[in-house]
Amino acid sequence: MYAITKEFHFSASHQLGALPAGHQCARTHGHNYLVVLELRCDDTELTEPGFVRDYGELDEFKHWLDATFDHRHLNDAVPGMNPSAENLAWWVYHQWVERLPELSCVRVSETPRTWATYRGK
Ligand SMILES: Nc1nc2c(c(=O)[nH]1)N=C([C@H](O)[C@H](O)COP(=O)(O)OP(=O)(O)OP(=O)(O)O)CN2
Ligand SMILES: [Zn+2]
Repeated sequence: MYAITKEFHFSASHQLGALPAGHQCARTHGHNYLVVLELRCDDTELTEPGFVRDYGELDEFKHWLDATFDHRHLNDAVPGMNPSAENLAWWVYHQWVERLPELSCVRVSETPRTWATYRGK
């Protein structure tokens, strides 16, 4: 099994619902988010150059991430979803797994010490 990862970033605001009264994250606030995609393939599935997939082919994801999330309010960017890091990782995975069939995992960081991971396979 091979795995590659590539990191992307965006800045956005959000407000989390369903939290106890007075929770700091119920207020509108912002983060410099990091998003990591992990793509996997079996030992026999590397492409001719020896890639799981060319990192450069992930430029389309970068453009989508910027257009969808960068300098936006995440509650508006994905209506109906409470924009926790976990929910964002799940949502991004399901938006992209058809276009990137090797996609195995999406990780989202809101702060230098926190990561949420959604593993699809
Ligand atoms: N499991 C999750 N917990 C929290 C999430 C989340 O998405 N998933 N999100 C938040 C807030 O949006 C924000 O990320 C605050 O994180 P937190 O680490 O609690 O805040 P601080 O940076 O202020 O941490 P300190 O350790 O107090 O410095 C909250 N929880
Ligand atoms: Zn937050």
